[in-house]
Amino acid sequence: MDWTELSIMTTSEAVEAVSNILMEHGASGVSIEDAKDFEKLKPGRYGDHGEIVDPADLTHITQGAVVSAYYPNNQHIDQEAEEIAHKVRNLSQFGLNPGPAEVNITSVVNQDWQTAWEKYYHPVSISRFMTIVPSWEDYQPKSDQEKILRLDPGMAFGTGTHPTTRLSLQALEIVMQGGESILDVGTGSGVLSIAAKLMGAGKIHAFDVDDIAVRSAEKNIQLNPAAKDIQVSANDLLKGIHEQVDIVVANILAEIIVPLVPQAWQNLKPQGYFLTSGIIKDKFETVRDSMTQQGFLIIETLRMKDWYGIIAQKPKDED
Ligand SMILES: C[S@@+](CC[C@H](N)C(=O)[O-])C[C@H]1O[C@@H](n2cnc3c(N)ncnc32)[C@H](O)[C@@H]1O
Repeated sequence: MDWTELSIMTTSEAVEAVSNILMEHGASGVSIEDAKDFEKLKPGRYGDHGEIVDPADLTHITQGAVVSAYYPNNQHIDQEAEEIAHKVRNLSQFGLNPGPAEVNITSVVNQDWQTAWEKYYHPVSISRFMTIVPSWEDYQPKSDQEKILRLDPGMAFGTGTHPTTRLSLQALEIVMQGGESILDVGTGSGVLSIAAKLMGAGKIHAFDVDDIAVRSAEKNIQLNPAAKDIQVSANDLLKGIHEQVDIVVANILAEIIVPLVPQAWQNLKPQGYFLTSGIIKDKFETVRDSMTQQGFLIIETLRMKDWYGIIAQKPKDED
């Protein structure tokens, strides 16, 4: 289906009122770019769904705000543009500064969204033995040993290229020998679970709090026949999960790893490994200390750019 994008240049204070106007005109949702939000962004921060945001990678507006909505072409929203602009200008009567209240209309071909994304995502070799290949790409392994992980991350986090994912994959390669049972917390696209399966893992249960991620992981598991017995569930960390496993792996931001530490302890067998990543430099000590206070042994610390990963182990005897 083809769409019309209608965007309005306004001010931060009028964003909500402008969004309401667009909803009144039939938008089912709006997207907001507010220069004020970008001022607050710090490198390495996580967004609402755990995605990592690097302001340097984002093109963004430097003043005011833009509110946009998509309308199906057959709604002919262009015929309502002047009425919408008028309502936005009228916000001044309610004490809100509407800003320039300029309305822009652009045609969006649905197909473009997919191809725009595909343009930047190509096969990536993530270790000596594993290559992540976008689901739409033809690719021939270069040797018998090369394992292929097929992925369509869609809107979920985890193309395999981010340092935090790479650190988790390295940690798995370091500790795994084959046959391990694994809990993957914050699975995103499912990349770590599928990779672990290709490395010879046994039973894997993956969790994510975000339904989009759960659906994306399920879809990616279908793309990799060797991984088809991975179980995926929507869950907040390991709340209510009482499986005893050999490995708990979690690439989530530090603030979320800390409450996960006692849960991982409960779910790990003696000598089981707790592999964490997604820890920005400033938070490394907090996470490490919470692990040692719980009783974990720190086996190895991994680092890539400003990101840290920790390989921790539950000792043989708990006392
Ligand atoms: C940085 S991504 C990691 C994705 C993938 N595992 C990887 O390594 O590329 C973090 C994921 O954790 C999920 N997440 C955040 N908070 C969570 C929670 N409380 N419980 C479960 N998953 C959570 C997010 O939805 C997101 O998919």
